[in-house]
Amino acid sequence: MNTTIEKTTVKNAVILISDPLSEEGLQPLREAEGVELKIQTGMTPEELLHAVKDADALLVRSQTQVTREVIEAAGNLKIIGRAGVGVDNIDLEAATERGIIVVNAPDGNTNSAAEHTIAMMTALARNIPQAFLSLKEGKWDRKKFVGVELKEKTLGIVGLGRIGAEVARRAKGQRMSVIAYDPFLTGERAKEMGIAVGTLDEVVAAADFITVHTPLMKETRHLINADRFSKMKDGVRIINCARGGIIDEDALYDAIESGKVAGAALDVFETEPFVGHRLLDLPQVIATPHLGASTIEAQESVAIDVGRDVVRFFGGNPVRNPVNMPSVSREVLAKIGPFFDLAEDLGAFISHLADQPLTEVNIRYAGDLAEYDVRPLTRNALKGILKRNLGTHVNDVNAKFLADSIGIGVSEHKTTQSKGFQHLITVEVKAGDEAHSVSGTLLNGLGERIVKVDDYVVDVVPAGHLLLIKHKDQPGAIGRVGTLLAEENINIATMQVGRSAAGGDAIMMITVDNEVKPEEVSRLHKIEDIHAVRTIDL
Ligand SMILES: NC(=O)c1ccc[n+]([C@@H]2O[C@H](COP(=O)([O-])OP(=O)(O)OC[C@H]3O[C@@H](n4cnc5c(N)ncnc54)[C@H](O)[C@@H]3O)[C@@H](O)[C@H]2O)c1
Ligand SMILES: O=C(O)CC[C@@H](O)C(=O)O
Repeated sequence: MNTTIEKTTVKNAVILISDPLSEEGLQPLREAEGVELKIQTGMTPEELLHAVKDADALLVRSQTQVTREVIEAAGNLKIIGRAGVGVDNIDLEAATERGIIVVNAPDGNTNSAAEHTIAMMTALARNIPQAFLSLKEGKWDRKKFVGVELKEKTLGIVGLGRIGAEVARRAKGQRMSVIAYDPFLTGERAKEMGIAVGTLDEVVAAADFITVHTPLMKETRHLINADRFSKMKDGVRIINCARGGIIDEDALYDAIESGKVAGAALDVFETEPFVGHRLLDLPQVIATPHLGASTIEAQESVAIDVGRDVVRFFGGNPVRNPVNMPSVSREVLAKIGPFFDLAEDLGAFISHLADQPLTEVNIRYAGDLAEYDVRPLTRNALKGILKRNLGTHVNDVNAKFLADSIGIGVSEHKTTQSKGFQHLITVEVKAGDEAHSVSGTLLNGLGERIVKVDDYVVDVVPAGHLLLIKHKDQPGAIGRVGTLLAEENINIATMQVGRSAAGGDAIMMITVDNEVKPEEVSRLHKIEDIHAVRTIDL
């Protein structure tokens, strides 16, 4: 496996690894400069609370429970890496609130989990573990372990994502017919895969074998419960290599005891480690201790994937597999990446224009940008807007959460009509009875320019110390402002005047060499015909 990536400079990041990760997978982290790896596996919750205190990154598999308490104890934590798919062991809400990005490795273990599912289904159909145990006990019992074939049986798949789809492919190779339920599956995709689809009740009623492959969330907890078991065929067999909790274990126990369910193959459990549970006493149950992703290949792959994302993150580069912020493809990132700073600068700029608390933010994307998923740009614009009032802890992970929590409605609009610009971003805000807008573009795809502020057409670089002065559009105002700035020893670097489309008023956008103090702003206010003065420091 190729583990080569560009060397990245990470500034003294402490990376705590609290579950066993593949040594090869840690290579990207070992190769990165400025990283201190702390490998402390098998910690008690109390030990973890202590160990995480100075960690900048925390890397886990499924064992470590990254609770709100852990997140709150980790004052420096910036990124949590999950070497695997399921993030149900991480309090995503707490991480998002604190602006901690969570990344996972969504496809590194797909194949292993699918192979394990097929292995478990086959072992279940043919009683392989039970027969082996009996043989080890010195018995040669062939009658007791007569099984069933997979061929021509119906496999019901609940959750046709990465692993579900791989399982479907393999099951078809076993000449099973496959029926799936997934609320997010399009009919087109199912058709492409040659899979029948149905409602959950239809799928459980049609299947001889049922395998679940959804994430564990509140919507999927006990998705397979007593009511669902009652709708299944007699003698159905159940496989769970996804997450404990998707199947109600008590209901499964009763369904096996009653003879409704002929057997179950379980890799995952409501509480892990799963030892001494009554389900394990049932001869119809076979089980493995959460081994779905436990192959050399999968472990190498997931550790490399999260390791690389952590290196990318500390190198200031976009991560590939974010869980708690929008994830866009590399191709889209290449298109929208150059606009990240512009979006944030437009947000920061407009945050200076409103006096009252913001109630609404609308971000409009025009021209080429309208073709792409621009959610990361919206986050950046929000970050720019919120930073001024909420401080530096605002980042693109928590910007949307913070906006929601203080009651700011956020919307995103796209149009390919861009009024002569190849691409244009407009940030509009509403604050009480005030409404403001600012539009910006990248000239030749390079330099940032603000091209419109409210109703005024301008051409300003959004950087440094800016003075925005609204005044009556008549001779004298510009001269008076220039004179006052000279008296205050404030050097003007650039000056732009824009007229309101409606006429009557104009705007001066002045870039100055140093910050303009409040007393200087009040002097500017007093000048005749000046309506408004804003200082904007970007
Ligand atoms: N046993 C293991 O070691 C192991 C290894 C890898 C993954 N997993 C688990 O397997 C599961 C699937 O992983 P994946 O990589 O295929 O994820 P995925 O995100 O690719 O697929 C999950 C699918 O579930 C569907 N889904 C969501 N809610 C649903 C619902 N209410 N009903 C039906 N379908 C629903 C989604 O639309 C999606 O298609 C996860 O729970 C993951 O944690 C376990
Ligand atoms: O860490 C593991 O081995 C399990 C991972 C697996 O459950 C997952 O969700 O990716």
